[in-house]
Amino acid sequence: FIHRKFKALKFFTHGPSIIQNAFDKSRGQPFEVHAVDTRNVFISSPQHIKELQGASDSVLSLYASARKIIQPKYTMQDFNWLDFSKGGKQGWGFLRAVRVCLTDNLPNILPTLTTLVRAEISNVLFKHRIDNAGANQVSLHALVLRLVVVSNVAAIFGPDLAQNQVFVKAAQDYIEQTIFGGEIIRFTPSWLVPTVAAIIRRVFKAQLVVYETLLPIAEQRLPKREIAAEMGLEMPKYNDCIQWTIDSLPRGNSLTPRLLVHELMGIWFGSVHALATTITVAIHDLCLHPEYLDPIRAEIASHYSHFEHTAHGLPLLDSFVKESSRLTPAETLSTRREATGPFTFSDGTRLNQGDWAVTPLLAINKLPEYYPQPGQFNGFRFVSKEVLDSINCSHDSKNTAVLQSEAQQAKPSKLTDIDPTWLMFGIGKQSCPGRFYASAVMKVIISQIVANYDCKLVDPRATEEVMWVMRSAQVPKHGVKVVLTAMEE
Ligand code: HEM
Repeated sequence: FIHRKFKALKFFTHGPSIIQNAFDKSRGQPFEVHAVDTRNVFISSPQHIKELQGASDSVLSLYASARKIIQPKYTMQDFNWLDFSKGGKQGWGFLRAVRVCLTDNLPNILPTLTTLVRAEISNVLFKHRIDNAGANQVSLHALVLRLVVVSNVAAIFGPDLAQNQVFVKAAQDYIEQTIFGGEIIRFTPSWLVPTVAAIIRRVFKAQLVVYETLLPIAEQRLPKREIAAEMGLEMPKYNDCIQWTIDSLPRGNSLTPRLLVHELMGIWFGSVHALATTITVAIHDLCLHPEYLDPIRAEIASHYSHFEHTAHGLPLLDSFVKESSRLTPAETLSTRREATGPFTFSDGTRLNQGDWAVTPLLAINKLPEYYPQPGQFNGFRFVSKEVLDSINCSHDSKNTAVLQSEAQQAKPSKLTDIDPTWLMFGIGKQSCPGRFYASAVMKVIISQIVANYDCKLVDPRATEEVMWVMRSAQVPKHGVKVVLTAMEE
């Protein structure tokens, strides 16, 4: 018993290596890994993944596992996720807002995000130099996190709130406080939870700032929808997820302003960290593999404008980010589903109530049958042959030839494509609805850094060495610094 408890505690700091070792031993068969409060049953074969995908949320529940991570009762003012697990109508609005409206509106918002990101990079570098007596080394992850937070505030809550510094800071702190608060609750014995939760609520104030800023906006916009519908009037147009969530509600839906704000806080919670980690890791990898810079810069110079107005294109950058996150993903497991009762896969693998069915994302990403030369970083492995043949590293034909001879995938693919071999964004009907936005924002932020700055790591080290681990997640260390030098126009 003590040995098992010790191993479960070790998962907190060594999750990725524990999963990889267990995967290697299991040779493709299901295996279990215990965390402090969960038994994780890992499945990886296409057949098992199909069965997981086919199970309804009332049997294998994404929301139940999300509840365990976030502990919304204590960290989100008792946000009632139960309605979602019953397929309730509240969740419908926000999923459509993110999956359909945000994706469809990318061509409208990407030019604004480009301007915002470019200005924010200059602001951060300027402020950093003033605060640090001219020092020009900045934390890469802190810079990227800031750019992601500002972009996401604009896309989810509207560009006006992206200018509200108190709100932007609270929105960022809210996520960290929720993760931290959730972890404290998960480690607390159940009889002590109410006391600890009361302390957490008193100390972690960011959720209140976010909630109290958003509530008046929801109170103002929700009734307008009803009035406009009754009178046959056109609604004022806002390009943000607040409005799209309202617009996506079925007629007569009685969503209250309070619930609307909670749904928005739910979207917000999932929108920042994986995105910031993916971008940080990609820029880190670009610094370590400068041979890719020339063709990526050339692609940005000739195709960014098309991308910005269509949200499509930049295949070289897309492939580079995909390769970077294949080898160093923000999360090393995917598709968390909590069993709401006993569940048995077709081969007899059994979950008890409360167990999680999960997939070993990173271990799958390193399978040689899915990825030729899986340990090698081949930045352009996912592009089509035509795109690969078109690259041209100016002044360095040898580099062009080397990049063109790298091992390729049998079929080209995009970062946002989903199948049992690529689970970064989950799979099936509950796959990430924000992935098209996420992929576009990655391209905005990386392009604005790479095209306008020369970026050098102060202490170049392998990417996996500059990550710290929390359970199965990998987070870039804040101490990793870069020097950004503006390039001549
Ligand atoms: C690199 C960035 C991101 C990664 C790796 C990621 C990954 C994921 C994964 C793995 C899931 C669960 C799918 C499953 O278990 O099958 C998920 C769900 C979700 N993601 Fe993302 N995500 C990212 C960015 C975003 C962004 C930017 C947004 C919002 C704009 C977002 C909104 C959501 C939402 C709302 C869900 C829940 C879906 C549901 O309720 O069915 N994600 N994401």
